[in-house]
Amino acid sequence: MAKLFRAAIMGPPGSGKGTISKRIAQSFGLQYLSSGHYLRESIAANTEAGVLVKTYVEKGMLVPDHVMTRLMLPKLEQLSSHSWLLDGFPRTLAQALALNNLYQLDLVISLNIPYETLRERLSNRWIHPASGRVYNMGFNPPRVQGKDDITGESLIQHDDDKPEALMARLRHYKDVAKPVIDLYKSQGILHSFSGTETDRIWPYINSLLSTKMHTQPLDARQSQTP
Ligand SMILES: Nc1nc2c(ncn2[C@@H]2O[C@H](COP(=O)(O)OP(=O)(O)O)[C@@H](O)[C@H]2O)c(=O)[nH]1
Ligand SMILES: Nc1ncnc2c1ncn2[C@@H]1O[C@H](COP(=O)(O)OP(=O)(O)O)[C@@H](O)[C@H]1O
Repeated sequence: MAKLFRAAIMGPPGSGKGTISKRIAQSFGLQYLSSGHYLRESIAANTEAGVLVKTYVEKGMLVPDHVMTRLMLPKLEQLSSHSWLLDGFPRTLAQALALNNLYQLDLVISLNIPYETLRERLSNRWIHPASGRVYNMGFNPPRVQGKDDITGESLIQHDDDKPEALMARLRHYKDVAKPVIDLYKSQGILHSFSGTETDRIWPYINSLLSTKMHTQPLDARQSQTP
């Protein structure tokens, strides 16, 4: 039976969740599911769920828990034979408890990045809306300024990445994330990383995952399959 591994990554906006998740997915073959990306995709496709969540996402408000779990849990069910990594979900305690009823996570990564670093990064973050590809004018610039590397389409900036909105988002993130972080700490699966550079944090995460993914006892692996 294939070894299944379930992980989540948490951290404030701009902390590098997407950047690190991409590296994890590439290095360890986990399926990557980003709630923000999934929501934006649903909005763009004008699905029933997309219409429902649009008003919240546009205002930078959290989508209600029951809507979020109704969207994400079936998506995870489709991936039930895969190892996966969640980014942006669970975001609240209610979401974490709903997830916990179905899956026991093996590992949660929490990123602690100083405010000034977040501000700097987000003011330089540019996005290709259709694919969710993320660029940074200093760290990983596109080959042609303002254009997506693959499609050549124009890049945009999220309104809520602008400095005025950032402080409020960060404060809100901390209030909502604290009980989730406490829950995972109490389960002994939380691993926190602090720093200002993704490239310096990455080797620690890489080595943690190498260890954890190869030392899971078989019984534990089987009990995670719903
Ligand atoms: N300068 C710099 N930018 C980074 C670093 N790591 C990530 N970024 C950029 O910072 C922005 C936020 O990263 P992202 O992965 O989107 O963060 P998320 O909001 O937590 O998913 C993006 O534009 C990244 O390209 C880093 O170590 N240094
Ligand atoms: N787990 C979640 N619960 C509620 N709303 C969510 C969740 N994940 C994403 N969203 C919504 O999608 C938007 C974009 O999410 P995301 O891409 O993770 O950006 P950020 O980390 O910058 O908030 C959020 O502002 C929120 O409206």
